[in-house]
Amino acid sequence: MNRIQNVFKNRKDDQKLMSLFITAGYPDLDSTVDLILGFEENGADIIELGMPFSDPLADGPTIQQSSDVAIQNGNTMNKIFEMVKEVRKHSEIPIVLMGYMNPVLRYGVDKFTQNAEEAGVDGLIIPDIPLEEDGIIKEQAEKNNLNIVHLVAPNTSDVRMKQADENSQGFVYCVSVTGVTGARDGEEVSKSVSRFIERVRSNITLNPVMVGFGIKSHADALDIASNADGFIVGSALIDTIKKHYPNEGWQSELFSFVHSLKFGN
Ligand SMILES: O=P(O)(O)OC[C@@H](O)[C@@H](O)c1c[nH]c2ccccc12
Repeated sequence: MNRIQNVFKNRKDDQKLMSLFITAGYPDLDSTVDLILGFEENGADIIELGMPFSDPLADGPTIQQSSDVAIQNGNTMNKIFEMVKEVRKHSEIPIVLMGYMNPVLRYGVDKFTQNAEEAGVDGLIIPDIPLEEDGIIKEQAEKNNLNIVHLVAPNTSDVRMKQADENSQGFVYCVSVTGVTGARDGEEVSKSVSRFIERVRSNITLNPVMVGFGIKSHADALDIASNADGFIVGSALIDTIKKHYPNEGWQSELFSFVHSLKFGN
């Protein structure tokens, strides 16, 4: 059992797990490790660490821009592995690398999966691998104890939801709305999402279910994830960093936002 499975096993029924997305190397290379540790201290249960890429087709403007900044900062795959190693000196929080297949292919699938496991990565989310093609990395991921998390969205058919469940380990990522990442009006998301999650629950029975896209407050999280095992937040964190960085105290502003996302205050 790896760290992701462990965290779901230890979840209490009334508790929603919180997974936080941050782009590695944003807003600067030196902050990423501190941000991950501070997120954990303030209630994060899982970290999604974004591998910046020049052509992030599923991402909205906020995360795209953070990706551009991280690339300008000189971030590389090897630096990301170093960051994870550094986190592992202090923490056992599950870390899922999130990114696109192209940089992984360029790095080499064997080398990537080996180095990821060696650094202390627990899973992978690669939104541009279709279910049918996850063979491109599945075997190597398994060999290196990396969970593969597939995504489902409101336009995913029942049959494909079942396939995504069978092909995933750790959890299944439910994209609450069709479209790109980004903070949206909470009410807009929640209207359509409860029926979607009902359908998810009847098709996805092997894995826990995490829901993301458009969550920017504790109230949004409770509402959108009411029938899920937990929720995922990305853009709202990046927006908070953008607002305060590099002013003095930008990290504590961010951490108190993280605390409020989880606990409501
Ligand atoms: O940003 P949001 O709306 O809070 O949603 C999380 C999302 O950004 C994060 O999980 C993510 C970043 N890049 C992605 C690409 C595809 C799916 C999901 C993601």
